[in-house]
Order: sequence, then C-alpha cells, then structure tokens
Amino acid sequence: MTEASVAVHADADLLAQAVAARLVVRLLDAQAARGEASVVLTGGRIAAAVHRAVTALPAAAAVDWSRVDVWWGDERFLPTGDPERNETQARAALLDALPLDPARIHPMPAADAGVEPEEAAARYAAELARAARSGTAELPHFDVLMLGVGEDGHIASVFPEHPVQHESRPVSAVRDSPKPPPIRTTLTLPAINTAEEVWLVASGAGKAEAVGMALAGAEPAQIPAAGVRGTSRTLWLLDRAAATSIHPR
Ligand SMILES: O=C(O)[C@H](O)[C@@H](O)[C@H](O)[C@H](O)COP(=O)(O)O
Repeated sequence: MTEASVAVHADADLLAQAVAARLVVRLLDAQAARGEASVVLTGGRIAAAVHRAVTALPAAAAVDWSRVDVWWGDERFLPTGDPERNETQARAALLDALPLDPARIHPMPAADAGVEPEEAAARYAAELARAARSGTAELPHFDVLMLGVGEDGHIASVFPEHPVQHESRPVSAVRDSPKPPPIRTTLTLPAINTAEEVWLVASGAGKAEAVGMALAGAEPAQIPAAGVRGTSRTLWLLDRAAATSIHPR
C-alpha cells in the first residue's frame, strides 16, 4: 500500500485553486505519457469549487480535452438534469466549458433511465468494462480519482457501517444513504483503489475529525476514507480548518 501524503492550504478557495492546478498538470502528464487521460469526478461543494477553478485556469487550454475520459465515483439516483445530480453540477461548472468528446463523458445512469438502481449500477459496470483495455479487466485505467470526504468519513457513496462496504463488484447501488438523496450508485472500495492516484479533498472544520481519524489509521468500516489508496499515490488535499485534528503517528 502506498503511504498517503498531505498538503494543507490556507482556506477553501486556495484549496480549490491548488487542486485545479494539480488536476491540469496530472492530465497533461498522463497525456504526455500515454496520449490520453482519465479522471474520476465526485460530488459535493468542494468538488464544485474545484470544477469552477479549472475553467478559470489559462493552463487548462494546454490539455487535449478531446482525449480525456470523464467518469464519476458516485451519483445521486435522480432524473437526468436534476440540479442535485453530480453529473448536472459537473456539466454546469466544468464539462460544458471544455471541448470534450461527448463519447468520452461517462455519467452514471439517471433515475429516469427506467431501471432500478441495481440495474443502473450493473450498466455502469458494463460501460467501464467496455472501456477497459484488456478483455479480462473490469475497469479502465484511472489516472486520477478525486473524492470529497463526508463529516462521517464517507467517500463517494460508501458510508460507515453500510453494506456497500462489503461489495466486491466494481459498482453498487446504495439504498438508505444517510446523506440525501437516499438512493445512489457508487464505485466500491476495490474499484476506487485501482486508480493510479487517489486524491481526498476536504474543506472546513466539520471534516477535521474524520480526516484526523482516517490518517490515524481508523477502521475503514467506521471511516471509509481510511480504506482508499491509489496504486501509485494517495494524496490528502485539505484546507487548514480540515487539518486541525491530524496528529503525528
Ligand atoms: O454525491 C455526493 O454527495 C458525494 O460524492 C460525496 O461523497 C461528497 O463528495 C462528500 O459528501 C463531500 O461533500 P462536500 O464537499 O459537499 O462536503
């Protein structure tokens, strides 16, 4: 397992700017190495701030956006276009402003697709498998996967003490989510942990305890954020308020 590293920024705005700059560089590096890049987005307030910050960066124009695959780590199971969907937020704040290839934007199915969330999860797993390079792999390569962190330590829609924690398939439906809306779909921990780099982004004093516990090695069943690792890098990106409960081990 890779050791996690931590970067702390003065406030939420600087955090979002710094994550946006890192993201642009990460995508440029991936494209330099393999001609294309992939990113896994998340939902929530800090993600929205990062999305807005990317579009304001002049260096974002250096990315060949037509060769970037966009995936989601989780989705709120709501109809297409619902303002609470992570997809809707990401499109409005980021994707609509970039010259992306629509075929490389991979939203999780919406609630108006006419299927139950379990089938929606299976469909997303099939889409991921189709994008995988090798015929046997379940998942494509993820250059960077970003996660927000809940006050209870959840990441994506993997919640503490929830059955989704034990799911070994790459994508799962989630019912009874403690954070609204109650029905969601999510990448599971084993799928998240295939990403080359995993970035956990957290802002505000409300996150401090969960961040501190995760970095102190809490049980993932209790603090799911403690159970995520990138294959080459795990990076915690925090503002000062979210970093106040980190104690040296
Ligand atoms: O769909 C969602 O709600 C998320 O993907 C969720 O995991 C989110 O990232 C965290 O709850 C942090 O959200 P905030 O940044 O708004 O606190």
